[in-house]
Amino acid sequence: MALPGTQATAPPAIELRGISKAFGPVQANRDISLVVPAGTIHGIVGENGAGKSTLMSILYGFYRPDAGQILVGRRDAGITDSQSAIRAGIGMVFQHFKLVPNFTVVENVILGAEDGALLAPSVSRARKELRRLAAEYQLDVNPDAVVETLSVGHQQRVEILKALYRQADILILDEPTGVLTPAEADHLFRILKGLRDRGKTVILITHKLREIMEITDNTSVMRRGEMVATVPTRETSPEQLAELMVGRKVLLRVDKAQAAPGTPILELSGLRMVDRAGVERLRGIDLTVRAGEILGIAGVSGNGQTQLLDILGGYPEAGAQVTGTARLAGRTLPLSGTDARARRHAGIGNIPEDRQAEGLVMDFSAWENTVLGRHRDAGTALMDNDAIRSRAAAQMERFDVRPRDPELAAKNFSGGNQQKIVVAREIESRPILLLVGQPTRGVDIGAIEFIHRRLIELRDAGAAILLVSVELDEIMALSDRIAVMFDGCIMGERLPDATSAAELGLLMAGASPSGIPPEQGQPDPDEREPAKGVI
Ligand SMILES: Nc1ncnc2c1ncn2[C@@H]1O[C@H](COP(=O)(O)OP(=O)(O)OP(=O)(O)O)[C@@H](O)[C@H]1O
Repeated sequence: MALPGTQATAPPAIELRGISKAFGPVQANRDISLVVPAGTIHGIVGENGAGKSTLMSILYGFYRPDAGQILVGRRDAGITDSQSAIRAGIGMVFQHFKLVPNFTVVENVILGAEDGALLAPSVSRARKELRRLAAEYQLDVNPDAVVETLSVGHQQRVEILKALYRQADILILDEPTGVLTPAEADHLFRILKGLRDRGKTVILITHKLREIMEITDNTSVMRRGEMVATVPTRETSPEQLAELMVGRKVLLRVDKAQAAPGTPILELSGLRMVDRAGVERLRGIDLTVRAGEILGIAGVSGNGQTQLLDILGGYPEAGAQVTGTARLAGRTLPLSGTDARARRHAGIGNIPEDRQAEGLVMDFSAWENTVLGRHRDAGTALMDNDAIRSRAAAQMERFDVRPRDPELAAKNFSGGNQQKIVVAREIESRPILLLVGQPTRGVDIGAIEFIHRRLIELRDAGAAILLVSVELDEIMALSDRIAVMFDGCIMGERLPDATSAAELGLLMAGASPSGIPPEQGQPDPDEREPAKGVI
């Protein structure tokens, strides 16, 4: 008997024929054809800017294609907007949820659904239906919980419930695990398999090839706006998919020489931070980063890493009390300061965790963003806009930013290319200490390889690098030493060659090296900030 999702005879749930879409000069989708068999999980991979989100937005009626046809269940679906896509049985879970935070789960589910007009009688009906769906698909969420009190993983379940409530047979998920803890991601995968086993069709966009291999039946690869291959997942490998995506072989591990650490560049001692609500977020951090080494901080997001980076970057949370001492290249670094510019002057580069909020001004052009934070620094030479433009063009060339258009606003680049703009600016400022937060979040495999190489080069040129990442693979691959952070404390330090993912995972979960949980205990996962990745 064929396994679920692999029946050659399964009728198509979706068929795209000759879809094309341009944004001005950018051909985001070119003559794309795709068949997704019903009852399968179909992965879509491709480099940043390959056109995945555009294609899915067309399928969901968000954009009208310039050419092409969408068939749902062999019939022209007549998709002209999201309402018609929903009527055709298509549901979409976006990266940024579209829920009303102060409404309850059931209110969110009813909102916009066709029977929403008769709110009073439909609430109890909807509640009942939600309970049924929750039981059938392991989507347990309290229908009467207010959405803003739910963890990110639960909010995502509400989005899935919303689609199922509207009788979606085809569910599109755009990078759904980027915001989840590892446990939440596992749960999501169980939900998706459950959906498939009951005949639903799932389309999953992800940059994580591990997820593709684990959960999909077939995988389609996009490159530069075109569909280059669709393969049964069991007949392919991460290496082959990476090569199809990028058009060349990609190193899935980082090649680096032994570090040659020099003098201490950053020395932190007894760093504590109490936020304005009185919660102690950092509980006495001691660490040293030397010239020519990468210290990786592993940990589930929300355990103080963001606060650590913000304090060192010179923008601690408003109202926070910071104590402890820090030295930068032997000189005292005031910890309570809020002057990011002074930090840059002192030689601290910063690739922030949230590139859109902190790394870029989204409405500014790429060239303006290449001097962000440094525009007042370098006297007249840098104030010459033509010089900045041509420097920016060269930098975009070196860092393979696509499209290579310095005039394009940051918001019109894909996520990975936005990240390359930030990485280029910070690395080329030649910092003595580089703070790096989640450098490859939402970034494709070719760009990950590229960013990792540039970080290693900067290390080899003598910079000290403090790397925070929730991606354990990334921490293991890049770090010369690994410190594990949990609940505002460093739980221990390890050498990458002398530890394992299992040991680090235990430390990340709060087990002390002796295996006994620390005195302060584990924070309630739902009270933490959303964890941002999968290890
Ligand atoms: N609204 C828009 N205006 C102008 N250009 C756009 C717009 N939306 C997308 N693009 C461009 O279209 C191309 C395809 O973008 P798309 O977001 O579909 O890629 P993607 O494969 O989903 O990328 P990522 O993996 O980074 O999310 C990119 O070059 C992008 O810059």
